[in-house]
Amino acid sequence: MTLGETMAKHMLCILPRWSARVFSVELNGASFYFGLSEQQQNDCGQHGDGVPSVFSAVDQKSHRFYSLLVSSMDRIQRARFHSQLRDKLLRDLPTECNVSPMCSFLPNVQGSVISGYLVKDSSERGSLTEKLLRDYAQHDPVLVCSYSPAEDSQGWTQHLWSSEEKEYNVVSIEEPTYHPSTLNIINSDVFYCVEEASDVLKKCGDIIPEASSVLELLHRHKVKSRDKTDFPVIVIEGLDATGKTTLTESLRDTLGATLLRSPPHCLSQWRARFDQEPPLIRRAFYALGNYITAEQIQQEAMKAPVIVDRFWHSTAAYAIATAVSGPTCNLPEVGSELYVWPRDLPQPSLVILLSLDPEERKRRLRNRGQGKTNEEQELDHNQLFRLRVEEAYRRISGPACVTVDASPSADKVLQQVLLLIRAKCHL
Ligand SMILES: Nc1ncnc2c1ncn2[C@@H]1O[C@H](COP(=O)(O)OP(=O)(O)OP(=O)(O)O)[C@@H](O)[C@H]1O
Ligand SMILES: Nc1nc2c(ncn2[C@H]2C[C@H](O)[C@@H](COP(=O)(O)OP(=O)(O)O)O2)c(=O)[nH]1
Repeated sequence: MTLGETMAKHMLCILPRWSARVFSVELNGASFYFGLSEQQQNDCGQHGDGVPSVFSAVDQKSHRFYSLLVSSMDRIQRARFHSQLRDKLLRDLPTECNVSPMCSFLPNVQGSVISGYLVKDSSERGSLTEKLLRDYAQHDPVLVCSYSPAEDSQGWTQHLWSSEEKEYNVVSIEEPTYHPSTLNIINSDVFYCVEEASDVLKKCGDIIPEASSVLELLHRHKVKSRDKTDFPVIVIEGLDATGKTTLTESLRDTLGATLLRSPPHCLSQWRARFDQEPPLIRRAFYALGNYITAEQIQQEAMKAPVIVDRFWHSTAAYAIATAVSGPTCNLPEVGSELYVWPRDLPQPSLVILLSLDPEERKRRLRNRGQGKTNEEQELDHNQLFRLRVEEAYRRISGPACVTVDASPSADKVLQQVLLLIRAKCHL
């Protein structure tokens, strides 16, 4: 029995423990799976909060209800619900329960992913688990969970259940061209135009008051022209502690340049607030930061060369590397549209990517003694994530990064970068 079948078997034996029946619903050709308890099957109708309660899933009506469930929550609600649900499950379920992310998807169809969780209950208190999940189902949308193989399993199989027989047959599908985690990136993890990112923050106004302040600042810093600037714009990219701050400040002094950064200083007061939000909202915040920085670049590059500490490469690389799980082979392939610079964001003259041996980077982080962002902590203990970030940086086009070894002394790195700037930007 493949890992997939083992998991599905577990799923079956778990789901009926809290749900009398397991259903698959065909929605736009994708198979979505969920289980409902006897009581839940009788519950229908809308909650006061506009979120449909869990419903019976045996007749045609439920299919409409199910699709209503998916569409009734706008993506802001769904993103926040999804990030809060995991914490609630981990808080309230018996400790023996394992909660792992699961998703349903239309193979190779952008935007088709529905994220949910698989609850594996190995406790002897199935009734407690069942009661908790029923309670959730009364107040929150049903836990959507389907089966997709763990990262290291061989092959992709989806299991179709027929609720009557409670049997399942393995329906093998050819391995999707795109890893499901790459299907929801466009304008959800990475934003390719200012309107899409603004739209997310506009919808957050009632739950995140700071969103209106960010939009107000964006309005005041609209990128006016796409004309070529009189002076070059050089972006310095790289993981934390690769030496960006040291290098950008030396370049500013050596070239008499203006030093900018993204997110811009005017957003610093709200950054920690948005870092707490789910990826959809957080990435929209960073995306808008790039557009505000872009307007400042346009202004300053009419007067002097401009050095920028992080810009769109950081935003896209961290977002893609966070959205995609597993090894770098799961990343969108080289040349994918996901790596293409936004058409409405002015491009810099040169992007330098500082690369550094992981151990040296950790040494510099330690010596610096500053705290680390969650992502940097993730980079530390999750080598796969670090490799995905570094590879995503390298795959971004328009302009592509020029990699510079940041291990020599600060002065040698500066000299190396000055040579590159003079060659590429004729400074
Ligand atoms: N070329 C270098 N050789 C040795 N040490 C360096 C070099 N460049 C920077 N450092 C030291 O490494 C530490 C991190 O440098 P710096 O703060 O410039 O990195 P950074 O990329 O800006 O980090 P962050 O992105 O977190 O701000 C600092 O203590 C700095 O003095
Ligand atoms: N600047 C920037 N940082 C981002 C973005 N998306 C994620 N991050 C993460 C990467 C790092 O962990 C951290 C960078 O914070 P920062 O203060 O810009 O880094 P630093 O260069 O000052 O160390 O935030 C992003 O879009 N821009």
